[in-house]
Amino acid sequence: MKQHRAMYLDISSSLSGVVVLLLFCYVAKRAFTSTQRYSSIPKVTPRLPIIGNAQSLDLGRCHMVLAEWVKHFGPVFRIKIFMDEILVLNSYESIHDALVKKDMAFAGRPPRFRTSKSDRDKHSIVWQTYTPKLQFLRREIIQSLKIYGGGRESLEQACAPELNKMLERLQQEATAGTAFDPVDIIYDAVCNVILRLTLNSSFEHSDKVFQLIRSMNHLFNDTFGTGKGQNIESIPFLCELGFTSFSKRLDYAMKMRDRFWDQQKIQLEQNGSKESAIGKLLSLISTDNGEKYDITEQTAKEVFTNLLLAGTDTTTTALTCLLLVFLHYPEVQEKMRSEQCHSSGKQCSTGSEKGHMPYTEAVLIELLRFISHVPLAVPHYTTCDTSVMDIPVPKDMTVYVNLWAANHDSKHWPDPWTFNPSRFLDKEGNLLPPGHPIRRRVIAFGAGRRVCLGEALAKHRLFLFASALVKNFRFKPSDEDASAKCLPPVDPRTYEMGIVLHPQRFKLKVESV
Ligand code: HEM
Repeated sequence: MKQHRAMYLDISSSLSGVVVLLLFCYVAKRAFTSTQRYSSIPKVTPRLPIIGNAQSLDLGRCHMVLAEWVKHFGPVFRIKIFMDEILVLNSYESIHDALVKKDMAFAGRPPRFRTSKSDRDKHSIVWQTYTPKLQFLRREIIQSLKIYGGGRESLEQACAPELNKMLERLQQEATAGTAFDPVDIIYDAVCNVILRLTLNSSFEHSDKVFQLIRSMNHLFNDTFGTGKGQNIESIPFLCELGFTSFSKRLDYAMKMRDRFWDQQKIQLEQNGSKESAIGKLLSLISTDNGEKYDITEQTAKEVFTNLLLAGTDTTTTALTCLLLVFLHYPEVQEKMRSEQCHSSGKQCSTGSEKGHMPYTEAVLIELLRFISHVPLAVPHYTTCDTSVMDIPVPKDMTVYVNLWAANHDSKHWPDPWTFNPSRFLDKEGNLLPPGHPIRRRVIAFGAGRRVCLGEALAKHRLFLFASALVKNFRFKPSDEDASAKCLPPVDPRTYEMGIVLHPQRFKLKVESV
């Protein structure tokens, strides 16, 4: 018996020895291959064993830490987070070289735990890598949102009732005369525009549906955003084992989205609406193209989620930041108002008047540069062996595109942390033409094959909303903030990260003009 036990112990200790040896060989081989594959790309040091640079990256402000590292490692470098080697592009030149000149090579999306779990990477636009299906979906959505060409009028029609509802609610606040938080008022109006474009439906602002959408938005921010939610990409097995509450939140976010989708689908079927972007997508399911590109209800649901979240949070945050800018720089809102009223009186401005409002346009361009509220874009992935700024880059490498660093690079932007619309005006006060190097260097929407699909829509809607706000109201700090001189900061370095970067909530007062 004793002999058996000894033999058993002997075998098991030899086996553990072999396992440890194999593990060591695997890690050593990976480290060696990785050193070879990525050796030409400068790396951020020091790196700790196993976790690499993870300990120095505060994920809530990752874009800022990466921008700081440019001083030591140059604009193109690689970082390691656990097993992942990630290429980081931090300058306009490197981003343009990769996303525009080598567009196909940098058009992929990395495989991710969070998006593969629910097949989001097979059906959505945002998370799918560069496939024929993705290209088809992008074309279809751009076409049916009519964002290019003759799309201005249809967007103005979709915005008009929502602008009126928003102005009514602001008027109530003006009459009440008390300080209030403007985010929900803006959110509901912006969200309704997206619901009109995607589902051909809209809701009263008092409808409980907005609470559901906001909570869903909040959960997706928390779980799919590029902020702290990223942790899980480095240690997905913990989530898989259900050790973290993150796993539960992820499941809950998806369930909430499914519940919302089921309600909207019934509505869509009842309206029989093929006018809307998502109605059109659903009608493709049983067509040749639908079969060729595997368009299913899941596809429609994912694309709807993309448009709803990408199209609401981004613009709401931009408009909220604009109000904060107005509180900090009252002269900006006065100048904008005088230009707006001079051009089209009290009526809502239209896109055709844009050309006569250089100052308003300059404010909105500066806003997008200054806040850079999608600071790391969406991670890209190399689809073949390629290079950036003559540095060889291997296939299948995750790429972070640091738009934040490029938009605040002091080499191109004097006083990058000062809000200064005059950067985009010539001496006579005319807007610099779109091809001018200064305007081209603002990259708030990414570039190339994966450029924001809603860029044109977003810019035009921002103009319509900003014009309506400033024409009808004057925005002022709350009495408490004014007397204590403690306005929430406008500096985007103080903002918090989710799907987009957003300022702390704040209150303000409005008066009719
Ligand atoms: C101020 C407003 C907005 C900003 C700053 C913004 C910015 C961005 C950025 C930086 C990306 C990532 C690009 C990349 O991966 O390189 C993106 C992607 C995307 N955006 Fe926007 N966006 C805005 C509004 C919108 C709107 C209104 C919509 C839709 C109605 C939209 C839909 C999308 C979609 C679908 C993608 C994914 C594209 C793809 O992966 O191929 N965005 N956006």
